[in-house]
Amino acid sequence: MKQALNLDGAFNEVLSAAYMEKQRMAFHSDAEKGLGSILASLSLGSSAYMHFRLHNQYSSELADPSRRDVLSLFLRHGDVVVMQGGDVQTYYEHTVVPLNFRVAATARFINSANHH
Ligand SMILES: O=C(O)CCC(=O)C(=O)O
Repeated sequence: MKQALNLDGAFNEVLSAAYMEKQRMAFHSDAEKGLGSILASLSLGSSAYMHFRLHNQYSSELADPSRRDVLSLFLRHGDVVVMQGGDVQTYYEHTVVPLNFRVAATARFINSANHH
């Protein structure tokens, strides 16, 4: 993935997630301490929807909550989603809703100085 994206040295870990039928990943941000600001996630198996929405604290003035939704992607087997830049995690959260059995492999950079 590093070579395909021309991101030499950007990743040092792969986190995998397996979704059984009817499982999904709830809205969250990948903003843990020590996590690098670029993530690349490979989709395998069943297709999935990935939705991004504004964090509540940045959208309190929006009268209609559905206006927090900003982006929906349809991910197919072999697709790679790249999230780059800390602001993506600061201002937005995302959820993944697979249609059936699915595996995701997410390449990340973990700064070991933050591991105790
Ligand atoms: O299942 C995916 O494609 C991505 C999973 C995810 O949201 C994450 O690893 O933060």
